Amino acid sequence: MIEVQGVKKRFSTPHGVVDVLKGIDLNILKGERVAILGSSGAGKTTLMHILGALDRPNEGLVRFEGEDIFALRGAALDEFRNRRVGFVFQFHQLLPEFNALENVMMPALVARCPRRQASARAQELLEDVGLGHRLLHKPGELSGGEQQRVAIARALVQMPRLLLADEPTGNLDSGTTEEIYALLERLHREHGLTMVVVTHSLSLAQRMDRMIHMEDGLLRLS
Ligand SMILES: Nc1ncnc2c1ncn2[C@@H]1O[C@H](COP(=O)(O)OP(=O)(O)OP(=O)(O)O)[C@@H](O)[C@H]1O
Repeated sequence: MIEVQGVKKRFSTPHGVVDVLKGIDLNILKGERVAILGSSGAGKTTLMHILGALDRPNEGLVRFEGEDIFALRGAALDEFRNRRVGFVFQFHQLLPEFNALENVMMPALVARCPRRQASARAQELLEDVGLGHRLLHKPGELSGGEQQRVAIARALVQMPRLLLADEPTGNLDSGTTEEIYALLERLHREHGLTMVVVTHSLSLAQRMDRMIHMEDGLLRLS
């Protein structure tokens, strides 16, 4: 489903050039769940951004279902990000002034989905993640685990085929972390989603189909 070949990424800073990804090769199969482990600064978030076309590599190729995603431009690239990939981040990046339902609807509204249809789909997803009783709550009125479930519902509203989760439980306690992983596992089973999850937890990573270790901008496959 995803082929990454020779991906390199460097950032120029006032203190010099930083080589963050030094030649990444990776194939991810449709429906596979891949965990990425690695120490802080190894380049995990940078790789996730490139997989979701939020950032471009300096060299190399990323194909999604055979299509070179960095050959896409303008509206086609926006559509790729909006429809084909769902993102969940550690700090859920919900919009604080909007309620749970509105936050989940947002990607659909951006894609010009009719409001009633977006709302129905958002409500269904919120019910599915166990938040049917919190539709009108704003993020500040929800617990950390509830906010993360809203973020997961939002990531799925456009029915993407790939879910990218960057430390989705990094700031949650162990009971809530367990709930979120159980939810991700169920969504994988029910929707056949392909998932790439960055985690610091070996025990969580072991629940995925495959673990990849990242070290200093390179992958160590295991
Ligand atoms: N926009 C940027 N400009 C300059 N350097 C950057 C930029 N983004 C990331 N870096 C550097 O790239 C390296 C890798 O960052 P990245 O966030 O990908 O690591 P990570 O493995 O996700 O780390 P963590 O587990 O701490 O989140 C870091 O040393 C970071 O300082």
